[in-house]
Amino acid sequence: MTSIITTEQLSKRYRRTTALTDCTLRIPAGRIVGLVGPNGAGKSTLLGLVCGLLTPTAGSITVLGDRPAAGAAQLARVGFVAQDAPVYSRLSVADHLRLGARLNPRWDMALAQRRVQQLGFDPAQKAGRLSGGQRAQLALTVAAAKRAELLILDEPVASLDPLARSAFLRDLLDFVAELGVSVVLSSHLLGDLERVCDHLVVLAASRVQLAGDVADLLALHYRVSDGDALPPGAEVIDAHIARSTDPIPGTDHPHLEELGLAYMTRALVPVEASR
Ligand SMILES: Nc1ncnc2c1ncn2[C@@H]1O[C@H](COP(=O)(O)OP(=O)(O)OP(=O)(O)O)[C@@H](O)[C@H]1O
Repeated sequence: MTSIITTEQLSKRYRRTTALTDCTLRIPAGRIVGLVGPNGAGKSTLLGLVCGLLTPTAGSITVLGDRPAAGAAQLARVGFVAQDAPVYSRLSVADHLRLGARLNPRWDMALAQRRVQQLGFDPAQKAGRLSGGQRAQLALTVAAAKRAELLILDEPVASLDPLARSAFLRDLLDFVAELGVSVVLSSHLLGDLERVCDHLVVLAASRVQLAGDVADLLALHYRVSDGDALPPGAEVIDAHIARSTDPIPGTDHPHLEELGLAYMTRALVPVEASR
């Protein structure tokens, strides 16, 4: 299976802070990947390494079969939207599209204009006058029209209200299907991404705690309580969730949000304290 992102023992230190430790991942192509973890877990650091904005302290990383940001061709294949949906506040919506066309060799003006129209934007409107949700949509439009093969979105919905969040994620799903692009999007809250992601990476305390296709991960985990008899080889993740390749009779599978939370809790709180 083709991987879009492969990391091997990837680590990143900033002076005295270890932001990412021994991160080994294989992310298959064609997925919408939810990268989830609490504040300071290392999400932005990992995304910065994927985009080539940061260099590793140790280990290796390959993105779309090459070194991140290896050259102009590689840069054109990856679209990145940093936290807080950066747009140029003094430029109009139309200016953003013109700028996109000048900077990106594979720019799809028809797609950009169609999305601007669907969103009901006035092309002459200055980006600084758009709402937070509209700015996020504009940044997403610019990233999508770049016709990248991989879209990296760092906390794209963090500053949006629930309605804008829902609209943003619905639009994302629409054009991911249309463009056949792979997406990695980060959030503190798995609940934000649960509806859209089909691959999950949980980061906490600078380490990958859990990674895999959502369907596989859910099938491997069970909601348990104190009295449940666990099969040999089952692993207790927290007071309510166990991992087992054999079924655990009388139990059901957790929701994705519960699962992510169990792994984050295990990483951050000693097992005894979580019981
Ligand atoms: N430029 C930097 N210099 C020093 N330390 C940094 C730098 N950037 C990040 N860090 C530290 O690295 C760790 C991981 O930060 P990172 O921003 O990657 O986490 P995050 O999961 O994206 O957090 P958040 O959800 O709060 O944005 C944190 O302890 C942070 O303080």
